[in-house]
Amino acid sequence: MEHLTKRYGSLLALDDLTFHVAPGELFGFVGSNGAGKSTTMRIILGVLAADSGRVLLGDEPLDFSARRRIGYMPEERGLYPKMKVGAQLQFLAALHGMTPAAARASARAWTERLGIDERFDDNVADLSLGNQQRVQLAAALVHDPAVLVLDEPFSGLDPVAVDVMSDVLTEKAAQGVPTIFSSHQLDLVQRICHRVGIIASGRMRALGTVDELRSRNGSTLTVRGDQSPGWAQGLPHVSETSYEPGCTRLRLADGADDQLILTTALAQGAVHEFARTTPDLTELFREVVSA
Ligand SMILES: Nc1ncnc2c1ncn2[C@@H]1O[C@H](COP(=O)(O)OP(=O)(O)OP(=O)(O)O)[C@@H](O)[C@H]1O
Repeated sequence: MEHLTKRYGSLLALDDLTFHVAPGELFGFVGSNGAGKSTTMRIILGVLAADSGRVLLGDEPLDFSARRRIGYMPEERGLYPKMKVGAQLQFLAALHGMTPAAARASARAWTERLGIDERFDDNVADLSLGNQQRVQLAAALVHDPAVLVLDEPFSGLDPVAVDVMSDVLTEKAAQGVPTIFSSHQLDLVQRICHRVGIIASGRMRALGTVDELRSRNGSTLTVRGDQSPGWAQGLPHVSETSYEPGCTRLRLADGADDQLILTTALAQGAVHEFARTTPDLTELFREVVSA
């Protein structure tokens, strides 16, 4: 995706958005409600046109036939409620050019993999919402896509279904399929994604591996002990973020010397706990979005 811009009337929904997802990569796309994630995904699919910018697959602009090779899970789930699960999947596979036999085999294989094979002959509308979502994932996968684009695939799933979905996405990415999904479940994104993009008001505010993003704002050091207020003042690359009797929290930038901090703390009183943590994706998200 390069320099995507999209306006809805006077609203600038995407503002010069650029990012790449490599083969083999699981990319987590996160942002507040209305940030522009679904708009971006619809543009990738070609169901919505960008005002400017382009979507490339490898070095080639995505044309109609390349777009047929994308597996897509739309935010507004798009299944036929009165059609049977298996028939629906076979129909979608056939639409993508599979022979009837290959379509049937693929529909069977994916319903088994996703734990819904017993519902093969049931109407989609008779399944629970979580199981409908599994069918929706099967619909995105049934034609053996070269790229996966999934809009909030984890929303509304129970923990077992979350695990199944995570495993499938991890597996597809490992097979070389560039996989992008949006989610508000940041702990999950942090756990399974190789790279993450944080979008706010249509702009990409942070982009990188989870470790890169987590380390870019330094780390936090919690010191529990008998120090007086301001004890860490003047230590290089250290800023005090909070003090209360018995507990100080410090923000450490690159180059901060933890041993110097410890000896300084000990010179003031006992130290009962000395713990360094890097911000998790949720904290980082809050900082990036509120900046
Ligand atoms: N068809 C439309 N017409 C007008 N405005 C739209 C349309 N679709 C989206 N928008 C607006 O564009 C902005 C981006 O919406 P989008 O659905 O891409 O956000 P999102 O990041 O997917 O949000 P969410 O997490 O809530 O799904 C929002 O302000 C939304 O109201």
